[in-house]
Amino acid sequence: MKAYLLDAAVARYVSDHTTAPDALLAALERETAEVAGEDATMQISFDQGRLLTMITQLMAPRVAVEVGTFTGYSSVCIARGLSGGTLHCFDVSEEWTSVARRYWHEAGLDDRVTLTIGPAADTLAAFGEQVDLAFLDADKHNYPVYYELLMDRLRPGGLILVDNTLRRGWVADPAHEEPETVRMRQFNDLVMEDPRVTVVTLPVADGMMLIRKN
Ligand SMILES: C[S@@+](CC[C@H](N)C(=O)[O-])C[C@H]1O[C@@H](n2cnc3c(N)ncnc32)[C@H](O)[C@@H]1O
Repeated sequence: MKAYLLDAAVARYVSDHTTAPDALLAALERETAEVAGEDATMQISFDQGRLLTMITQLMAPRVAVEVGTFTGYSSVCIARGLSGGTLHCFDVSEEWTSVARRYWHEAGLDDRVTLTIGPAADTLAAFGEQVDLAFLDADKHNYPVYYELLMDRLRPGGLILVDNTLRRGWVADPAHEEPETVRMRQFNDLVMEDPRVTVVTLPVADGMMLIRKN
């Protein structure tokens, strides 16, 4: 389990007390490790997946959006939590999302998921529907752009979930000045200063920010 912010014993305990992935998600995790090598770390962790399903069940969105689909783990978790709505996925990679498409099909989710290929700044800008729930997990330097595009489309009471906001905890350590960490710190501060939202930062996996539009 990806638990950068917990010591090993606590991470094991959390893992042991979170419902394990089913066979389909376990197979997707294995296949991603085989085809993506080091890039497989881009996949969300299974506890985060369980959380995404649960939040989706609680929110019951009509329109959910995912920016950054990769091989499909998070999209399967979100789509499985839907009760009648649609998940709209955005990614630039035909290659990675071809794996996702296969798993959507195997999971019986074809009728609940759409995929648009292209830079998300463009495809999101062209997206005309009001959004109830969004999961943001793509190129981090564009998070401020995606955030504004999503806020324009989010209904009051809607939720944006943002992954990797703690960057292994480095955002909290001023000694970490690498550009990616500085940019994430700036993004986190930008959200915190936005009077339109209420924010919770969870130390799950690599850090996930829950942003509710007031
Ligand atoms: C961290 S991975 C997403 C992991 C995925 N949520 C999961 O659980 O498996 C990031 C994804 O963002 C996509 N991406 C990168 N730049 C993008 C852009 N400009 N527009 C849309 N997607 C982009 C990549 O192709 C990659 O699949």
